[in-house]
Amino acid sequence: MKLLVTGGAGYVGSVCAARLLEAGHQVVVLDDLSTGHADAVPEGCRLVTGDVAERAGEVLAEGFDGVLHFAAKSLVAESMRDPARYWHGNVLTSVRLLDAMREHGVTRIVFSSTAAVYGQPESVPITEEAPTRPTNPYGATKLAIDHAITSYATAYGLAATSLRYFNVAGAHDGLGERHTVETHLIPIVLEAARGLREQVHIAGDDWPTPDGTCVRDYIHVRDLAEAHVLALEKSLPGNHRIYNLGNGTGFSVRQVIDACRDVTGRRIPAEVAERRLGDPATLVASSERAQQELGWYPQRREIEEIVRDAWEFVRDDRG
Ligand SMILES: NC(=O)c1ccc[n+]([C@@H]2O[C@H](COP(=O)([O-])OP(=O)(O)OC[C@H]3O[C@@H](n4cnc5c(N)ncnc54)[C@H](O)[C@@H]3O)[C@@H](O)[C@H]2O)c1
Ligand SMILES: O=c1ccn([C@@H]2O[C@H](COP(=O)(O)OP(=O)(O)O[C@H]3O[C@H](CO)[C@H](O)[C@H](O)[C@H]3O)[C@@H](O)[C@H]2O)c(=O)[nH]1
Repeated sequence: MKLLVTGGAGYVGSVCAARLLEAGHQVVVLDDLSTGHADAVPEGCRLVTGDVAERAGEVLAEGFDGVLHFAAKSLVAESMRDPARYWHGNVLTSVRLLDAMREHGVTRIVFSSTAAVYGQPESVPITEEAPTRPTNPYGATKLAIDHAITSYATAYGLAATSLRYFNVAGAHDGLGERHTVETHLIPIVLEAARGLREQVHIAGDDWPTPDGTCVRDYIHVRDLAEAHVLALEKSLPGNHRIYNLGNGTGFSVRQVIDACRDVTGRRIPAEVAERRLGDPATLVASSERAQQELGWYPQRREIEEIVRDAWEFVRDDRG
């Protein structure tokens, strides 16, 4: 297939673009490089530098079989301070993309949704039937896009899939996480391991969890890429399918820090700090639907393996 990958210069998009090439697809990346890096675009992909909202129509006019839509603003705290940036950058941009797809007869889409659409869960593991009550504008904009995709799929025959990622981590084949503003736990802990931060701040140790620190479901970015290939191949016209993607196993903040100490052999100072506003205590995915319908099984489930790959990526000072 000839595929457009929006956000393919970013963390998840670049790893997925590489996997799509490997699967024999032809890939064009559209990215404005706002948080991505031109050198992350895998060799063999053509990079078009620009905003999806402005350039998607002109690019799709070339003729494409499908779109994988990763491009987004995705900082929770920033979305609380500046929601307009998220309603414009995520929702309006995505609606423009959907319209451009309609105009140019592109019928397949795989969209990067998020666990943030669920907000505080009533129970874990979280299934796709769980109530969607996002607690921040980032999650709300992703949910709005999911709704837009459902109605476009039903009315205009799109073959659509939303993949709701839990905590993406790890690296693959020289592609990994290198955000200028880093909020994610594993890269932050590895910065401390490299001496780039004095210590890790543990966001609260009085949560209702076994060791008092928050529990999350870390999913290896390469396993995530595999799900995109399957979703693309198995999508059906007129259908919008939604899948949660996680390991199904939770690790606490302390367990992650310990894994980083084991893998790096470094001391990594950590101190308990305030809780982070809006954090749920525990987020763990049920990925049963993805397993049954896509035949997707995460292969890299050990936290040590996920951390080892992330460490290998940042150790060479690429971060
Ligand atoms: N990383 C995670 O843990 C996680 C979890 C859940 C969902 N997601 C979603 O996955 C997707 C990818 O996340 P990531 O961590 O790789 O982020 P990222 O910031 O590394 O990648 C996003 C890419 O999109 C580009 N971009 C942003 N807005 C654009 C626009 N309007 N036009 C063109 N390019 C634009 C950026 O330059 C960047 O290269 C996002 O949609 C995010 O919301 C990520
Ligand atoms: O310096 C830090 C950074 C994080 N944490 C903790 O580590 C856990 C993981 O935090 P991340 O920021 O890595 O990830 P989140 O679980 O907050 O975020 C993820 O889940 C969100 C939904 O809640 C969104 O989907 C978001 O895109 C996705 O990365 C949280 O308990 C957080 O409080 C710390 O203790 N110290």
